[in-house]
Amino acid sequence: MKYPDNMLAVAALQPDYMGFIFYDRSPRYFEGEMPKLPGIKKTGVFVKAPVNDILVKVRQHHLQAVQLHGGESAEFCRELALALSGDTFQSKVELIKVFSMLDTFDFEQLKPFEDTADYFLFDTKGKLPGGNGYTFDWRVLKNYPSKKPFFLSGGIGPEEADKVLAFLENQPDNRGTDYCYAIDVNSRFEIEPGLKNTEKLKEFKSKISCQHQ
Ligand SMILES: O=C(O)c1ccccc1N[C@@H]1O[C@H](COP(=O)(O)O)[C@@H](O)[C@H]1O
Repeated sequence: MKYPDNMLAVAALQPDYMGFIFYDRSPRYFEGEMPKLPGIKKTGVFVKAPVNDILVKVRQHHLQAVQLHGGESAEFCRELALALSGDTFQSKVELIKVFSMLDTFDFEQLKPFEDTADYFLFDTKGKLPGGNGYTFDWRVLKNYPSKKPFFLSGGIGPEEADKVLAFLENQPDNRGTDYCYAIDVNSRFEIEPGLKNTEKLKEFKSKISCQHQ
């Protein structure tokens, strides 16, 4: 999100999380003030930012989640998790670790992050660190070996509603949706970078929430 009025309009749809890109090469780069967004976890999205820069943004905007979108190492995550667990923050700050997916993925890569990440997020590998706007083959996640809940991301647009529902209904081993914890949408719901189409979001959310309980 980039524009306060648009944030408030989207907040009325009661998403669980709202993302703010703190990566200055993105057209969605966020620099302003955030309005109060009660009940929504404000999430800072970072690409290879130093720990201290992340801490400054967390304090400044009272972020409740940090999304690491730049291939950050396990050692970096450990250092950041330690810093975020200090008692100087208003509430717990969740750590979401992003992995870029193609049609195959070596799930061994998740292991070093099991102890520090609260959630994994699977995005599509592309030219940009994120916001590429196209999906990966979600069948790769049939082999998901972890018990950690994950965000499904990468190019999910209004046309993907049925596919998302099918994905949620067909988790392997009848595990239900315990592991797919959230659906993350971005560029495919935009009028321009950072400006979300609330009507399309509303329709998508109601389609997914009604049909999937
Ligand atoms: O959107 C961006 O500009 C961006 C820049 C740098 C890192 C992440 C970014 N976006 C995140 O990418 C995923 C997927 O987005 P999309 O649906 O493919 O557009 C999402 O988490 C965005 O927050």
